[in-house]
Amino acid sequence: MDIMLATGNKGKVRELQEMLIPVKNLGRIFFIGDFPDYPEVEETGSTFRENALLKAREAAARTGLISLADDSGLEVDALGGEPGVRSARFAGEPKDDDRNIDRLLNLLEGIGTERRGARFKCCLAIVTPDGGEYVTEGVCEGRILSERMGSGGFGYDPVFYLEKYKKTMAELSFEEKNRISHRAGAFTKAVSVLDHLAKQS
Ligand SMILES: O=c1[nH]c(=O)c2ncn([C@@H]3O[C@H](COP(=O)(O)OP(=O)(O)OP(=O)(O)O)[C@@H](O)[C@H]3O)c2[nH]1
Ligand SMILES: [Mg+2]
Repeated sequence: MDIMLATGNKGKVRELQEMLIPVKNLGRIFFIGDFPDYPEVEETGSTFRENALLKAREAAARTGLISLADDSGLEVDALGGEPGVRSARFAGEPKDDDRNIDRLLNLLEGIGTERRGARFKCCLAIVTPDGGEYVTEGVCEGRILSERMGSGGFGYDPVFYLEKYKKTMAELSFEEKNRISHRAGAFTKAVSVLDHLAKQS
């Protein structure tokens, strides 16, 4: 079974590719770069679920392949759940991880440790060319530090601290992040869907 990974985010591509390795009967993985003039899908939904479905539906319609899209982001308690679905563009256009972190740290300046709770959420949508739709979700709880630590991962990883590991997400190894992240949580639930689709194809 071939599959289309419908994301323009290189960090996500690396992580999802790694997670796909153990999936049985997987054929070729296609990427946005394999399709010239692939459009940037406007994320007009108000939830991760809606946006993940928008991206996966567009990919399935364009490529005729079983398509997997990820919509994810960071929810910060002290900001009422922001940046949420706006995580990628929190500091405006063009999207920029470094400026997003600067904006987040500025907004949280002076806020104490106990009020810096946050979580990463990930919605994975799998859409088949004949209209089948499957969505899974993963969550990872943590808190926002007041400075960056570590250089792994992407996005807000350098300021996202995991109490249990006493490390930021950017200080975990690639393998560790891929075992415990919100994306890993959503992906684990999607494996049975992929196995089921592979058997049908
Ligand atoms: O530190 C992080 N570690 C992660 O593991 C992670 N996952 C998501 N995010 C943030 O949320 C945005 C997603 O927005 P998003 O789902 O629209 O993706 P995107 O626009 O980057 O690519 P695409 O998949 O839409 O093409 C990203 O840009 C990041 O800012 C993360 N930050
Ligand atoms: Mg996006």
